[in-house]
Amino acid sequence: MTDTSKTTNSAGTDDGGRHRGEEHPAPADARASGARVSRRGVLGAVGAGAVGGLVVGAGGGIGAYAATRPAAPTPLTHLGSDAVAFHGTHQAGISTPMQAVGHLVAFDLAPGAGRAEAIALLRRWTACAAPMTEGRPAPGHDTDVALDEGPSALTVTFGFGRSFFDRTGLVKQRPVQLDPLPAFSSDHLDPARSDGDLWIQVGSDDALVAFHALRALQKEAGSTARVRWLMSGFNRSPGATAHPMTMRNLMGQVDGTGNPKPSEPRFGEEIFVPAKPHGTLASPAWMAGGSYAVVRRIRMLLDDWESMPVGKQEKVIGRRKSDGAPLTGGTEDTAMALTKKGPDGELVIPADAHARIAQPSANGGAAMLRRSYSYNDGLRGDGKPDAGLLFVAWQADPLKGFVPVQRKLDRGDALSAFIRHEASGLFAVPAGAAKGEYVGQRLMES
Ligand SMILES: C=CC1=C(C)c2cc3[nH]c(cc4nc(cc5[nH]c(cc1n2)c(C)c5CCC(=O)O)C(CCC(=O)O)=C4C)c(C)c3C=C
Ligand SMILES: [Fe+2]
Repeated sequence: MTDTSKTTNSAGTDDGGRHRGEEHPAPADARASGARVSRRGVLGAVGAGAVGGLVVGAGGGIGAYAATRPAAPTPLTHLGSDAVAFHGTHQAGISTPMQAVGHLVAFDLAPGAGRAEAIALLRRWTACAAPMTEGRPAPGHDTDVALDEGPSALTVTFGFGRSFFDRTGLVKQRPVQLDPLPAFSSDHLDPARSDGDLWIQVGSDDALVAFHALRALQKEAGSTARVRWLMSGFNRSPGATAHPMTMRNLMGQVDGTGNPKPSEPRFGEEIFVPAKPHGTLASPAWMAGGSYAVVRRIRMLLDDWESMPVGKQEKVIGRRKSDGAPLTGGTEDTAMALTKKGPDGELVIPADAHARIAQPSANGGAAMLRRSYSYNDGLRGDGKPDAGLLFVAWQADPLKGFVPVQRKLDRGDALSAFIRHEASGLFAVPAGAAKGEYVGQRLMES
């Protein structure tokens, strides 16, 4: 199967639709000539100032900033200029490279709001999100929070929860894939922070851009929908490492190594619903090109984890902490030697190691794209960190992706002793909207 991610919401890029400033740096005069779009329309000049300001100094805040720094570092990125196309075959924010900031927000339709109100809301949300992803203001009364900034890889991804279909009289169009997830023995779920009629994922490499978008979308909900829950997370900023590297989570592990890659032939069919779904449990036609997002708020028991020696931590996962390589040797990309035994006769990668249990070959080929954010919500009443992973897994069918893997992990994953699943959501994320369409139009007008 062809790699659809390349030709979807991208404009011919091979990076999940993202135009990365750092990979194709524009010459200084191109930046200064305003080649990039910004809310002010002068990002080119600002961007050149921001880059040049560190090097040659500039007026105002940039100069003041430069003056406090002993040496002018070479800028590794100009992340403000990264833009991810909103319109396309698939919604942005699925195969898009991880961004530094993420907000996950679920809404419930207000009492009395039905299909007509939902259509109007989806139209407003589409009209609001699309310009912001180009670095332009939200229509209407923009808050100016991101006035000086470029798109900063902003993506806005919309999904429907199971209850949406009841509320809008669309039960016949509801995918069986949205049936409630099975209860797992390790669940400690808070219903108030789970599920929801509608779901939005906002991602950006800049915190102000992400907040600005979140706020604009929330205001567009007006009296039609109310926020049910909101979770905010983060990841490493682009350019923070000398070269692109897999993310680390708050346990310090390299996390994302085993993810399917957009360049792999099966990526498209594993992550996105096929154009012609077949079989009795196939997704409905309106979901073609869409994907299912499983969202789990997973708290990490960091005090317990951090009190363990690194050697023991590594056995819990089955990979080295330093570089993510399997305990059986090699580099991060080396396959795990699952039958290899050590001098003590024990498996080098223990039978209950997380990466062993979760891998597709141990789960009938179950694959998912994990695209999570870390979160830190301060301290709990017991003084322990309220921090962990906003786990987001994308797949063409959660019954063939998340569910079998979580069932298996639930039965004997060494990591389970160090994590708590505290909230859960499952959302049908429709295909991308073409220009002139609103997100979810094929469902709403089916
Ligand atoms: C049901 C799916 C999964 C949940 C829930 C989950 C939670 C979770 N995972 C880590 C850390 C790591 N996971 C790693 C690999 C990995 N995890 C899953 C699935 C779930 N993880 C899969 C499918 C895989 C890939 C397995 C493979 O193909 O090899 C790893 C190893 C590096 C990597 O491949 O990403 C780490 C580390 C945490 C901390 C966590 C909950 C907080
Ligand atoms: Fe995992």
